[in-house]
Amino acid sequence: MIEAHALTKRYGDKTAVADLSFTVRPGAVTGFLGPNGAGKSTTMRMILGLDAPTAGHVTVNGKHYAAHRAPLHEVGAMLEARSVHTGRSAFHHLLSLAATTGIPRSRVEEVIDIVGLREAAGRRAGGFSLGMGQRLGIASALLGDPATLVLDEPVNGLDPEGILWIRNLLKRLAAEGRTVLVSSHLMSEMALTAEHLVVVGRGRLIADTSVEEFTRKAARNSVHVHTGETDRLRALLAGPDVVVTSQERGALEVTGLSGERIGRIAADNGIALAELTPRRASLEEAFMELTRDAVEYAAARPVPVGAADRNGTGGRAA
Ligand SMILES: Nc1ncnc2c1ncn2[C@@H]1O[C@H](COP(=O)(O)OP(=O)(O)OP(=O)(O)O)[C@@H](O)[C@H]1O
Repeated sequence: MIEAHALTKRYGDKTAVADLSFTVRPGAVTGFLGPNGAGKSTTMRMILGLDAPTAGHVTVNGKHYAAHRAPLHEVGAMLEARSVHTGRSAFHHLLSLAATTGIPRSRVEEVIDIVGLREAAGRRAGGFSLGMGQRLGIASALLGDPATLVLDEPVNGLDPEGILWIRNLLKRLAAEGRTVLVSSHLMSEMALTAEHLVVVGRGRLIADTSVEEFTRKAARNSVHVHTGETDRLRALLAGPDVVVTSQERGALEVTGLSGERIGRIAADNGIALAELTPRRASLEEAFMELTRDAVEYAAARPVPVGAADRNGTGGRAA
């Protein structure tokens, strides 16, 4: 269990994490989500005692990371900057890590099999691809057979097979009763991997909820309607929670009413419909909407790509 209490981190006058409180429970994968610069890595470093909070505190299984007698057995971690610049083989890299903490060679063999690096174990780890490096990072995190795992963007650089593999591995580790905190900026990936979500933006908590709840609340659904009588239908659909917009001639985008209800209203009033299509906002769209104000480096306005704005006219002819 990871418990953050009013965690705050400031670098000079930059607040990276602000008054952040959340609990990560065992037995489920918890996705730690937020746009770039939201404070995810900073929070993870504080969980692992690599950065000291300016205020507040965070515990792992009731104690600060550094207060654990054998931290590697308590918490396994993989942070984003994890390149292994080593001429050693993956096997010897893991063996030397194990040796410093009294972990037996048999456990090294075990983790190599868990992460599927058996064939590459004898190769120089410094020459690994990003995906293999991720597997090696996860192997290191698992060495101490820890009850808690903290992984920063573990799917970065993985191919679809690798992504599926890590998704299943994380679920299995959680099903074994471990606490698993995984950061990502990809909502769609977390929706498939995590059961619980902690969402941050500009260092602040935006949501601490189950994936199911987040999906239900955040995904706004609309219905696309095609008809020759848009004006009449629009008037008939009007209601306090109904929003009707029109982007193209003969088409309406309706939120607040089901397709079935719209079809019934149209039929009752003799309006022929050429199309009635329910549209579900993707989780990615919902997540972006939720964190829109929290994106650190959002473009203020669209900038034409490749169209050099030499005369200050925003790319348009003067
Ligand atoms: N050592 C530091 N000194 C100054 N500012 C920092 C430092 N570390 C992080 N920051 C700032 O704190 C904010 C949060 O950064 P952090 O890396 O924790 O975000 P993140 O959510 O992990 O982002 P990303 O997804 O891009 O890794 C950013 O504005 C970042 O520039």
